Amino acid sequence: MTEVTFHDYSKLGGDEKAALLRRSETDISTFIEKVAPILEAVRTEGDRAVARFGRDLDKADVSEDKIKVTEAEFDAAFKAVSEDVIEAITFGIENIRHFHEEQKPEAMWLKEIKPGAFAGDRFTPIKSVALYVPRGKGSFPSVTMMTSVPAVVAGVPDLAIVTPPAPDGGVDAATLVAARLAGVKTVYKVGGAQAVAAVAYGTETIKPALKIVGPGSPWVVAAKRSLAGIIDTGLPAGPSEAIIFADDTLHGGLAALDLLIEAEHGPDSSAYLVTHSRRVADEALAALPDHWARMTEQRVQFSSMVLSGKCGGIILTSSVEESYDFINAYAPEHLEILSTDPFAHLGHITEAAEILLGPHTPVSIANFCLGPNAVLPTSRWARTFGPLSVTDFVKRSSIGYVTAPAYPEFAKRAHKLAEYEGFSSHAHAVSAVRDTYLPKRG
Ligand SMILES: NC(=O)c1ccc[n+]([C@@H]2O[C@H](COP(=O)([O-])OP(=O)(O)OC[C@H]3O[C@@H](n4cnc5c(N)ncnc54)[C@H](O)[C@@H]3O)[C@@H](O)[C@H]2O)c1
Ligand SMILES: N[C@H](CO)Cc1c[nH]c[nH+]1
Ligand SMILES: [Zn+2]
Repeated sequence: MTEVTFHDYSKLGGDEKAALLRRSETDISTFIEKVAPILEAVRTEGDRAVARFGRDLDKADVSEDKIKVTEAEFDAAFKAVSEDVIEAITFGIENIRHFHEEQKPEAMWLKEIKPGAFAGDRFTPIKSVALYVPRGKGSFPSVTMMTSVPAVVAGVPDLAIVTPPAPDGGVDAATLVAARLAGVKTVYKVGGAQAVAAVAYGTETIKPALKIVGPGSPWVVAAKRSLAGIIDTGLPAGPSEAIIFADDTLHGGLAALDLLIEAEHGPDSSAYLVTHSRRVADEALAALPDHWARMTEQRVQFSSMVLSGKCGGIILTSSVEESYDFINAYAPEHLEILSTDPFAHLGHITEAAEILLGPHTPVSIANFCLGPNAVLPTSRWARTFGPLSVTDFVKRSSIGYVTAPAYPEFAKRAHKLAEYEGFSSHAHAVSAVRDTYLPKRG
């Protein structure tokens, strides 16, 4: 019988309240230490280290000549996956593509800042990006869809997926199906810290990339943090987490059902039901055993560890305002607003990476196929980062264009500021010296 952690929020002291904001990844210093030799081995030994870590850490039958997925493996994946799953992947990709096409910025905009002087932005795809698709405590064709589709919409020319191999040396079949349907042709069988190192440094087989995106376990998070000076590591997406916020308008059993969604990812996940309704909290507690009875043994084990531990459970607040305050301080990756009037609450919550409204929008639907991206910042990073998007796959260049008639007005001011800052060359470049070189007007 699992003892679910229960907090009567208004009775907690400051330190206890602060402790509720912690995630398993808040302190990953031990992982940082442990990944260091893995990163160094990949840097110096390349494919040899990749294959060795595949054997040692993934218990996978990988050799140096089998790191890249072949066309035959892609073809076999389509035969191994059922029609229904392929249909669900196709449905998801279509919605995710529609959503992300809306996000795609105009290739360029220019505005006339002053008469005859123009400024704007131009967006071009990043030349190479690696997509991390986890595998271990689950397989993730959905993460393949969520990372591949925006990258393809953005037009990244050189895309590669890195994902841990299974003991048979192969890649999860649905991941390969999703990759091909989304338009990604290159998949490497490498996961964990060694995958991040492989795309940061490059190996004989694996091309180096400018950026890596995608969620992962603390091994992946630690490797990304360690190599952030060598490769762009994008938004920080670690172990999954959710807050289910409920007012007093729905049954607590529904809140319990959805609380278990992200709690079942692994013992390192975080999941809270936050409510000011004692009735909802009691109904949720009472419903959990029934919900657990319908789950697989491994998922019961993971979710009960989360809900009875330091990063999960039920938080009973004394008012709806206190619930809002806690949620904004926590800045969850996923937030569900369980209410018959979710829009009444929406304006009060500013710190959450994904906000799902009402009883028909459970996290599962958004995880797999609604359209918005389910690769999201964890561990309070929702305070500064948003979900993975098309803009993560492009970079922005500013464009400026001053015409001859507009030039004198700008040169005068630039000259003044250059003198003040003490930059003589900057000043000369906009002085009368320049005029002697400029094409004569008229
Ligand atoms: N934030 C998001 O958007 C999002 C989305 C999906 C999943 N997730 C999270 O991603 C994570 C996926 O984790 P996972 O474990 O299933 O897959 P993973 O691919 O992230 O990690 C597995 C890899 O970790 C490495 N590893 C395992 N034990 C190790 C050890 N002792 N030493 C060194 N390396 C070791 C291995 O290389 C293995 O391939 C979960 O925490 C899940 O909650 C997050
Ligand atoms: N919950 C994950 C994002 O935090 C996404 C996912 C994929 N599969 C299951 N869940
Ligand atoms: Zn999930």
